[in-house]
Formats: sequence, C-alpha cells, structure tokens
Amino acid sequence: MTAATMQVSQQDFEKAQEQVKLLKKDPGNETKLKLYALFKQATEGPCNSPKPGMLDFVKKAKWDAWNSLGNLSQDNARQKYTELVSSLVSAESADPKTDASPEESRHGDYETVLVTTKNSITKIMFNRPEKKNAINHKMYREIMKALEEAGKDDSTIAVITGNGDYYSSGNDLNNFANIQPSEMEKMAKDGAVLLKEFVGHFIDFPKPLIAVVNGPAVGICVTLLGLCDIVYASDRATFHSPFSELGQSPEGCSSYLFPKIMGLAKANEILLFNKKLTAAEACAWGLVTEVFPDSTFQKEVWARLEAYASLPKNSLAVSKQLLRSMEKEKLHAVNSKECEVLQERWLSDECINAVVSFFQKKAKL
Ligand SMILES: CCCCCC/C=C/C(=O)SCCNC(=O)CCNC(=O)[C@H](O)C(C)(C)COP(=O)(O)OP(=O)(O)OC[C@H]1O[C@@H](n2cnc3c(N)ncnc32)[C@H](O)[C@@H]1OP(=O)(O)O
Repeated sequence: MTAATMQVSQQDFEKAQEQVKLLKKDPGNETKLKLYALFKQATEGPCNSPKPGMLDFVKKAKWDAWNSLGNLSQDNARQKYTELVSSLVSAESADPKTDASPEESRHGDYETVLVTTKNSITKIMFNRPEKKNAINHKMYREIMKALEEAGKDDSTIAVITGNGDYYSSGNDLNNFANIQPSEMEKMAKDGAVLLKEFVGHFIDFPKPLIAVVNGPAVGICVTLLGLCDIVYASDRATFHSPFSELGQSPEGCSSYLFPKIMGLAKANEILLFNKKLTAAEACAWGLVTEVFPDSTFQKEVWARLEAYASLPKNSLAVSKQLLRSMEKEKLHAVNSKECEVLQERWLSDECINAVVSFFQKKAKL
C-alpha cells in the first residue's frame, strides 16, 4: 500500500465512520460486530483487553470479534472497515425498500383493500367505505393475498383496519344475491370452500396480527377478532354478530374461541341472541384488548404499534407461532365444522328470507 492510498484510506475511514451512522437499515449483529472489531483494530491495534466472563454475553461477543483479527495491521483494518461500510451503503442505495424514506410504501394491484408498509408494520385496510367495508368475493381473495404477502415481507407485525366510518359490515350480502335456484347448492358449496380457506389464513398467519377496530364491526369481522393477537378499538366501535337473525350460524372459529375467551354464558348472548356489544363491553368480556377515545384513537394506537414493531421480529414471530401451535389443529377442525354447518344454513328458508329482506330494505341490523 502506498503512502497516497494510506492517506486516502485515512480520510475514507473517517468518512466511513460518519456514513455508518446514517445507515437506514440495521445491518444485523454479525456485521455490527465485524465493524466494531475492525474499528478497534484500526484505532487501537490488536486486542489488548482482558477476556470478559462467559456470562457477559455482549462484551464477550465483542471481545471475540476483535480478538479474532489477531495481528491484522491498523492500516489493513482501516481499509477493511472502509470497504465494509462502502458495501453496506451501496447495498442500501440499490434496495428500493431501504431508500424508503420513512414514507409508506404501497403494495400494488389491490382493488378492495389498501395495503401499505411503514415502520415495519404492514397495514391491510378494508377499502369499500361506501359499502361499509362489506366483504365481497373479490375482497375475500384480496385479503388472503395480502395476508400471504404480509406473512413473508420484512414487516414485524401486520394490522387489519377499516377505511371510513365502519371497520366492516361483514359478509357482503350480494354474495348471496341473484343466484338461480338451480345454482343454490353450488353457491353454498363454493362459499364454504372460500370461507374455510379465508379463515385458515387467519389461523395460520405467522406474525403478530393486530386488529385496529376504527368503527362498528359486524358478522365475520367480529368473529375473526378471536384469531387476532391484539384488538384495539375506538370507543365508537360496536360488535355485532347477528347470526340467528340472519338464519346463519357462527364462523371464524368463534363457536370455540368465544366461549373460551368470555365464558359460555356471555358467548351465547353474542352468538345465539345477537347481542350488540359496545367497545367497553367487548373489552370487559375479553374480546378487545384496550379501548381508546375516538378523538385520539389513531394517534395513540399507531404510536403504540410503532413501538411494538421495533421489538425483535423473529422473537415475536416464533413466540406467536408457539402460542398458536397449541391450538392450531383444533382451530382448523372447528373451522371445517363451522363451514360445513353454514353450507347447509345458506340453503335454508331462514337465511334466504333474511337476505331478501335486506335487499327489500325491510331489514337492517
Ligand atoms: C363466501 C361467503 C362467506 C360468508 C361468511 C359468513 C359471514 C357472515 C356475516 O358476516 S353475517 C353479517 C352480514 N352483514 C349484515 O347483515 C350487515 C347488513 N348491513 C346493514 O345492516 C346496514 O347496512 C348497516 C347497519 C351495516 C349500516 O347501515 P347504514 O349506516 O344505514 O348504512 P347503509 O345501510 O345505507 O349502507 C351503505 C351502503 O352499504 C351497503 N351495505 C352495507 N353493509 C352491507 C352488507 N353487509 N352487504 C351488502 N351491502 C351492504 C348498503 O346496502 C348501502 O348500499 P347502497 O348505498 O344502498 O347501494
């Protein structure tokens, strides 16, 4: 190495120390240890401090990293440090995700949901506000696709919420409309297959899944809350699963989870007798984690979620999966059974009459 390159290397070394502080993405512990060791070697020479005790994990890892550089010269250490930082900076500027300012990145190609990622949180927002976020067939499919993507992306947690004044009015009753009598059985069979797959995506979701209930929730959007890991609600939200009123029966694993969460007597009021809960009641009954005043709901909840999303991602995922693993098989069995019963219900006069009444504007919840 010539004197000239050493000189440049010293300047670059100082610049690299500045650049490392500006990295937007955490380079990971292994790389951070390498940087630490090269910096120490470059500035102090070979490792000269006493070996820390076995139980002092952090100090021991740093000491090991520095010590592993042996007699590497200070010039070489400076050079290697500078090169490592330069490779991290280039990798970051080539990656469109990290170029990402703290701005939201929007996932493309959805019509009925709005999917965005920001601050390690992927948000899946029901986006049919003019229909109170009722879930039509396309929306069932798009929610499943969004969950699949969120399960695999870089986010730490995923959030489900609604756009507009409703969280969601549940199943879009148009899913049952304009069906010829000869097609009824097929409609019911296909509906049961779709519903089973849809609920299965919630059972199997691999990361913490949080419901941010911004307004009233109806039907399947209430029952699915039992499969979420945390439920935050605005004090404007209500929770209504009027299955018997609609001639239907419970889904979303609620026939198993609701009695477990709130006790059989309270679950019966919701699932058999159509009791609509206020947010405060849903919280007292264990379905909702915490209720916030509507005026500060978004601000308080997102601040809380951003703090949660900065926790170690893999630890959260394995812990969620561990908790879910105790129940997974059972939940899939419950889901199958519920869909089987609903397939029959959809062909019943009770259900058909309820749907007809809704479209004749005779019945609203
Ligand atoms: C593959 C099938 C799987 C099935 C899974 C099983 C799922 C079960 C359930 O989810 S059961 C629950 C079903 N939901 C309902 O029965 C709610 C019906 N809606 C209402 O009662 C009311 O709309 C309301 C109380 C939610 C809101 O009332 P209001 O504030 O007065 O608003 P509007 O009624 O004027 O609604 C505006 C606009 O949206 C349409 N809409 C609202 N909800 C639904 C719905 N669930 N299905 C279809 N359409 C809905 C409503 O008709 C209005 O449309 P318009 O402006 O008239 O075109």
